[in-house]
Formats: sequence, C-alpha cells, structure tokens
Amino acid sequence: MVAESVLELQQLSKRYGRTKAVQDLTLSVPRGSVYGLLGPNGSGKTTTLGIALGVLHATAGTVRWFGQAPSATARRRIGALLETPNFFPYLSARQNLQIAADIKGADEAAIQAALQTVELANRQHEPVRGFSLGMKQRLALASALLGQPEVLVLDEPTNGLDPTGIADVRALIQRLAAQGKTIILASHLLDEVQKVCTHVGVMHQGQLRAAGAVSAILAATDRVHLRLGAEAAPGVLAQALAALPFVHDVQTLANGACSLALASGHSAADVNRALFAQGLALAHLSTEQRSLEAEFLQIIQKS
Ligand SMILES: Nc1ncnc2c1ncn2[C@@H]1O[C@H](COP(=O)(O)OP(=O)(O)OP(=O)(O)O)[C@@H](O)[C@H]1O
Repeated sequence: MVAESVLELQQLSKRYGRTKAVQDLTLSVPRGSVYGLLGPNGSGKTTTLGIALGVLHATAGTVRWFGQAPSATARRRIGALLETPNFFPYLSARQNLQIAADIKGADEAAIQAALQTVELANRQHEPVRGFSLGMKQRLALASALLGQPEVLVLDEPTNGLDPTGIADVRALIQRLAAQGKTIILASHLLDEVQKVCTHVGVMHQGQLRAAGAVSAILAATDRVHLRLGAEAAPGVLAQALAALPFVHDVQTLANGACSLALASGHSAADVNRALFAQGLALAHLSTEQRSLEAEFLQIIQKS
C-alpha cells in the first residue's frame, strides 16, 4: 500500500538572481513520517520549507498539502517553526503563549496541552528571560503546537542547543511522532536525522540527490564481507558472486576475501545458501552496516 502523502512538491525551483537555490525538486512526505531534509549549509533546505509554507514564492513548480493546492484551511493544519521566535523576555512562558494563542484563536486548554507536551507546565509562570536556549526552543515548539496541527515543519530544530537541549528536543519530536503527527524537519546534522527520522531527502546544491525511508537507504548500503576456506582456488569466490543476480559491486580484498552489496530484499543468508549450493563453504561471513553518514558522503561525492 502506498502511504498517503501530506506534502507533495513537484519540480520546484527557486532562483535568487543567478543563484539556483532549489532546482527541479520533487518529493513526497508520507503521513505519519518524520521526514528529514538533510543537506549541508546552503543546500536549499530553508528555501524549500519556505516555499512549502507559502512564505517564499517558487520560480517554478507546485506545492500540494493534503492532496490539494495550498489554502488557508490547509495552513491551519500545519504548525511551523522556521526561526526561533522572539518572546517577550519579561513575560512568563504562559503569557507569551497566550499572545500566540490569541492570534491563532487557540483556547486555554490548548495552551495547557502545549505546555505539557513540551514539559514546561511546571515553569509556565516564570519569565522567559531566565530560560535556557533549549527551554526557549521548547516554548517555540509549544507555540507551533497551538491549534493542534497535524503536521509540524521545523527548520534546524536543535541548532545552537547544548547536548541536553538537543536530547530534549529529540525526545519531544519522537513523542509528537508517536502521537501520529507528521514532522518535516531540515537539518545539516546526519546524526539527528538518523536518530529521529523515518524518511530522508538528501539535498545538495539545491537538488534532491536521494530520498526514501531511512531504513531502505541504510539497508541498500550494507556491505557483506565473506571468505572461503584456505583450500579454495583463488578467484573462485569472486567469480561465483559475480554470477549471482542479487549481488552487485563485488570487490576482491586481501587474502581472497570479497565484499559486496545486496539488492534490496536480499540478505547475507541468501548469498551463503547460493554459494553452498555450488559446493562453496564459507569460512567467514559478516555484514558491515554503514551509517547514514557514509551514505550521505557518497551521495554528495557522486554529485
Ligand atoms: N534571500 C536570499 N537572497 C539571495 N540568496 C539567497 C537568499 N536566501 C537563500 N539564498 C541562497 O540560496 C541558497 C540556498 O539557501 P538555503 O538557506 O535555502 O539553504 P539551507 O540548506 O537552508 O542552508 P542553511 O542551513 O545555511 O540555512 C544559498 O546559496 C543561499 O545563499
């Protein structure tokens, strides 16, 4: 079953004079996913989110939210945090949220629920000037949550935070995702995307270089290492592997060992079975799980 998309971007492009900030970008965010737009600084993530939210105009392309053209009704279903808002430092967390709630038409219950979600309910009467950056970021998230949006769009949500602040925001994102919200976040931190996202779109120089489920992108990069017993003739293993249809990118290593990549849906056990059926017994078999970082670097290098 194909998951329903919350957001679809079709052939989006944005130019600033000669700068092509976004080029021909097409992506789809499945409902219930935590979608990480990953890319180095200047790769076009903020521009993409800005266009999706209607605060920037695309030079070309279309945006669809919930299967429809953008509208005020659709916008009310989306909470966004593109930059940390300026809170009034002498007002309490609650008073600051009250101002945002008045603008959004959210009620008392919504303020209380948002404060609880971001775990600031017990500090709500303190002035914001005494808050850490992490607490301010959580308050900003509370503000984005007023109106109970189905989707949250966050630009670099952990930027500038210390490790505790990062862990708090990460846990919060995971809690919101567990409640069924779709979360779209931009980040240049691989680790962040790998830890919290179910899906990833890798951007580089304004273009989407790879996209899909994090698990699929990682599985596609697993490498299997294997070696036959010392009695095997040199080259036999590489030859046998090259003939297997679900194996690609076979590399011969020192002492006759080989490494390979698997087609999706196949495992190291399939390789073992196929070789054994040909009378080849393995002395060593292991899988190297590559990190998103390794994959990310490879995607960027390829482009
Ligand atoms: N208002 C603007 N005027 C001119 N160029 C811009 C403007 N906004 C962005 N750019 C350029 O567009 C490109 C993409 O920028 P964007 O901010 O979308 O990238 P990003 O991936 O979000 O990076 P960062 O993480 O640094 O914010 C960059 O080359 C940037 O310099």
